Amino acid sequence: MEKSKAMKRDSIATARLLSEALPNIQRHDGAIIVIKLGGHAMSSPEAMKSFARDMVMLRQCNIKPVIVHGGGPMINAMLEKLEIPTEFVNGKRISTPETVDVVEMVLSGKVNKSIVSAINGQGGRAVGLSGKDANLLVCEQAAGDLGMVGDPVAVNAKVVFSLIESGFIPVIAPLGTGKNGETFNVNGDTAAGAIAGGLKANRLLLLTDVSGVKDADGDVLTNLSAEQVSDLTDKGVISGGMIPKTQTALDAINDGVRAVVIMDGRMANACLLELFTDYGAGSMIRA
Ligand SMILES: Nc1ncnc2c1ncn2[C@@H]1O[C@H](COP(=O)(O)OP(=O)(O)O)[C@@H](O)[C@H]1O
Ligand SMILES: CC(=O)N[C@@H](CCC(=O)OP(=O)(O)O)C(=O)O
Repeated sequence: MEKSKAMKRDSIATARLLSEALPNIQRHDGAIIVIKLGGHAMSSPEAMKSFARDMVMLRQCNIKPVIVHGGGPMINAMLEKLEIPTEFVNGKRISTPETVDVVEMVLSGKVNKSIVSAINGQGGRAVGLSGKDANLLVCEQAAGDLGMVGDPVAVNAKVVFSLIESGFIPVIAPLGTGKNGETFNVNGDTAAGAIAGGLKANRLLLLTDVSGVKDADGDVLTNLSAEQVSDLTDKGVISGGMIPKTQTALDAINDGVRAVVIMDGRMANACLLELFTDYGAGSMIRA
């Protein structure tokens, strides 16, 4: 008796929550949302399952997710196994041709396919590709001595639009192609920003392993301006892997993306929380 009462109470609460989400679901109707899934945010099978369910739920609500993933920790593990040393400069991996081979193997292989399988396992229709497919991301060599790290100079988004329009969820590995057919290693955040700009996405969500961009006291800044980003970067408060994220956010806004959110992807239902509730997760940078 007690059990059925509790069940009824829970069901009523669930129905009310679903109903309360309606205005937000309507607000995002038909929107293209680019979601960068960082390697650190894919740390557990539970986090992957929750992420995959969120993607299928979004698509079910006529919101069009496009996933661009990272996989830094998985690349590190493989490089270590192969005894290939590796180093980062301002959040970007110095990439010899040998390193790029490993990056491509790990990202386009295991990492990409595990996301595709997780989504399809929840009833979605995900298709995996990399920035090399259909010349999606054409790159030039990035400045500095980073080797085969690419900066996107052109985005051929047609293949992504085709997949979206056919009801698929694109899952994109951050590799790029050079004008002479070279393969470039592209930082996942940079790739997500370029693709979001190329699609003129409504939103870009950068999912990572911290609750947002923190100030010098360690407090998360819920709203962030371009001035704050440059000030915090100059002071070294924004450092390492957060540098490509904040830079990507500013570039994406300049390219026509309406809002970028940097948030914790390890939280259960992180994307639903951000899009379907009035609770703003993480740090938002707006146009
Ligand atoms: N000001 C800051 N606020 C929050 N995180 C920061 C900041 N500066 C540097 N970081 C670091 O950036 C990391 C996120 O970048 P990264 O490790 O590349 O993540 P991902 O693998 O998700 O792309 C955080 O775990 C944190 O250590
Ligand atoms: C140039 C560069 O740094 N490329 C990244 C690509 C993967 C990535 O960005 O992974 P996360 O999102 O998990 O950090 C790398 O080699 O690690």
